[in-house]
Amino acid sequence: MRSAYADKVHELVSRCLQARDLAYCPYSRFPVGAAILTAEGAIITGCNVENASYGLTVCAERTAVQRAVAEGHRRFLAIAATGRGAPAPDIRDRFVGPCGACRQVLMEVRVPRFGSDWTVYLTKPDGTYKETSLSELLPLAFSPEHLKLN
Ligand SMILES: O=c1ccn([C@H]2C[C@H](O)[C@@H](CO)O2)c(=O)[nH]1
Repeated sequence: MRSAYADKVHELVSRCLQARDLAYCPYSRFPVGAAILTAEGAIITGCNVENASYGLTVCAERTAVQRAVAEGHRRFLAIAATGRGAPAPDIRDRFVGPCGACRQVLMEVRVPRFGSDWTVYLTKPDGTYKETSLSELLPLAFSPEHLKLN
């Protein structure tokens, strides 16, 4: 746990659990909540928002990222995310991780020279969490740096 905001982790985790209760998921009935901690100490939340045209569904993590950027935030430290919990104990210890698309979107708004990596708190419905990082979840990632010209 990073000491710089250790006192904020509990709040971050509980805010992602609260955000999950706002999910609009009539098709999957799989609510997901996310909460982002900015460098300034703000917490921005998101939930999954589904659509009758299924592919238009937006995940909780991406909802939170879009919202944070739209509200003027640019420096991010950590994200906590929670789902309903995986049904079987052998599925990732019941921790639900961000989908691949969300991992790529998190990569986009990673801040080089400022933390440089996201801390990710995979959160169970009971509030217990496991700390990981975006670099662990998305190794050898494609990133904006690859588009830079020499
Ligand atoms: O990382 C993820 C994975 C899935 N979902 C949502 C999308 C859909 O509404 C539901 C089932 O896939 O869960 C998220 O919000 N985040």
